[in-house]
Amino acid sequence: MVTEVNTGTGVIVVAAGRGTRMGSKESKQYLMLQDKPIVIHTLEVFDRHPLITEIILVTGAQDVERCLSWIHEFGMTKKIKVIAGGAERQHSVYQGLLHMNSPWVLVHDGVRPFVTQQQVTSCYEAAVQHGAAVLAVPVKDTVKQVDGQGWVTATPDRRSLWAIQTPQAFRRSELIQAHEVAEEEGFIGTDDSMLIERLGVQVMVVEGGYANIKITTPEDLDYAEFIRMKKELKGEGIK
Ligand SMILES: Nc1ccn([C@@H]2O[C@H](COP(=O)(O)OP(=O)(O)OP(=O)(O)O)[C@@H](O)[C@H]2O)c(=O)n1
Ligand SMILES: C[C@](O)(CO)[C@H](O)COP(=O)(O)O
Repeated sequence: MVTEVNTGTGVIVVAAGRGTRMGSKESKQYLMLQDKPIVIHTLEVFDRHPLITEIILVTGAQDVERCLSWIHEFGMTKKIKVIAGGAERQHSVYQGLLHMNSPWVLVHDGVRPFVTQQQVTSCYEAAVQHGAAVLAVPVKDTVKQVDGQGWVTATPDRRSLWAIQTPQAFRRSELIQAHEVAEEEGFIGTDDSMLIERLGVQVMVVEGGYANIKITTPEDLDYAEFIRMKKELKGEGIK
């Protein structure tokens, strides 16, 4: 339940990566899934979401124009700002923050097109209630810690392990501070929660879904097609 008066919620969709692990000529966020580039499917979730009042898409500088033209072509209803990102994901998020006005901000990977409207709502509501929230799923495998020579050094209790997803939701002012402290200290994190945690802010985990995959390597593309087909069969379209 939302306990704080809200005057707007923005989302930063980061899509300025090179997709090294995908290894495709085209950056993975622009590969076609069904009839649209992956990043357009992702944007549509937020474009249709009633809580989202501000959308900032962060792309490579060379991709701003084609993204604007897709946004027009696919008939997005909200005004979406498209800006250029930075060398690391973290830098791209920070660029987005500099263009954001809303007091609450969600950060989402452009290559997670299967996030649902309900997951976005749950993450946002948990952030407003608890201060910061991330979507995640319980880890299904047994996870081992392994040293540089390949020896197992520990087996953490799986019950405390969650695989972190996006969106992640924060107070904008706090996230800006977290990014600026990280930058000053030369710290690069793989998600925004890590930066917020370093400020001592507690982050609530909200159960996401196993289908909210990040399209990272080629086999994820096959799985993405499969998820899309299953959703279509269930009459859910891509969402
Ligand atoms: N400098 C960067 C790096 C990443 N991202 C975005 O962050 C999201 C998650 O990152 P990841 O899957 O690691 O994407 P890439 O960095 O593109 O992939 P890789 O690490 O394989 O190069 C992606 O939507 C990606 O476009 C970004 O906006 N700016
Ligand atoms: C933010 C993220 O998607 C959460 O799982 C992830 O940390 C991105 O990290 P990657 O190392 O760029 O895949």
